[in-house]
Amino acid sequence: MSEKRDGLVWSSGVAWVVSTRGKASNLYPLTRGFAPPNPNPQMLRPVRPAPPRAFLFPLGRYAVNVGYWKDPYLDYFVRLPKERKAPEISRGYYARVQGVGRLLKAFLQKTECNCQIINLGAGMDTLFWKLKDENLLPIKYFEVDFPSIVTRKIHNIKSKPPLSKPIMESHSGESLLMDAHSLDSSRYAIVGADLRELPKLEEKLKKCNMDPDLPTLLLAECVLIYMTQDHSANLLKWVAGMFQAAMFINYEQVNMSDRFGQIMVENLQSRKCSLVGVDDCRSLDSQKERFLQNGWETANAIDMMKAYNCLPKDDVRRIEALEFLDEKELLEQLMQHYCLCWATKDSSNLGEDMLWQGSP
Ligand SMILES: C[S@@+](CC[C@H](N)C(=O)[O-])C[C@H]1O[C@@H](n2cnc3c(N)ncnc32)[C@H](O)[C@@H]1O
Repeated sequence: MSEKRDGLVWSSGVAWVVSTRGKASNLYPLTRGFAPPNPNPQMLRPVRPAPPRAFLFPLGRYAVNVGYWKDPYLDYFVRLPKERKAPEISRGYYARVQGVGRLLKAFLQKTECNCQIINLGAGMDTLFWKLKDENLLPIKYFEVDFPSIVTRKIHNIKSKPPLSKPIMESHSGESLLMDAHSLDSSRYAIVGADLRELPKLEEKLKKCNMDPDLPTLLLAECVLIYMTQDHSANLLKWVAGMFQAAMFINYEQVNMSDRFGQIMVENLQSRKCSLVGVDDCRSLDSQKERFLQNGWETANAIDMMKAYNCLPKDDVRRIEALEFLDEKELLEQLMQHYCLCWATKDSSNLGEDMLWQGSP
């Protein structure tokens, strides 16, 4: 890790932004493992996102180990990174997990869990298992990702009883359906599909009993930026047209046209890895606008600094005591480049209650 100027380096399969405003050790994860070290141009083509291994990296595994939040399942999907992560990074993950969790729980409460959740580009996400433990499972929980990722996830599920048992326990009726690229049980389904190929995606989800009449929560965390504006617009339009009542939570980069954001983008481009959806990540307004232009009735967006400042003070005090952070400014800079955006359809039933509670 020799670069000390503003720039980007590869380490542990993650692109990191180096800022001269802090110490050389203050590195920001640009994405959650979009590309491997020594990137192979074949893997970094803008149209096809990176191969499975590249996406499996951090997922906040280090932060969980230090105690920022609990996730007993992450261990079964992601190995603990060998090197220490900067506290800014762990606090960023914490803000994201808490922020998304807060919106998600508001939706589950509002619908009394009579709903479905579709996690788009879910990767190795463990939300299904955590909701089961909290007795908050929706009627059905779906995950979608590329077939290669799904195959890997299914392998983990099959080979690790703490992952397979909750699926079996929540399953009723006929035998559970499973092949290399999909698994379909009563409460959990994982589908190998490309989010840019909507007719096939729809067919596969319907085969797993996706119900257009149920209130539906769509979740996309660090996913849309890897799709062109047209592809993500089509996806948002498809969702808005498919479900009577829906909420979409999107977590990803924002403020990508300021200096810091541009450095992130330029450095990736110089390595032939373009974030093809970055134009929608220009600002909070551009994040909201794409929902409003594609069939959604309400859209809200906040940067992660705002989200962090709205989290319960006692828990924030707890996590801030876990690791010493000497430069708050660096944390703010990082948090201002990620956002939470949520949009609703059928706002008479869902919308206004989903406002960010506790906004200053
Ligand atoms: C950076 S990872 C985020 C994973 C997960 N959402 C999380 O936050 O841990 C992006 C994920 O989106 C998936 N993805 C990107 N484009 C996709 C597409 N067109 N179709 C299906 N999955 C896609 C990738 O395979 C990857 O698992």
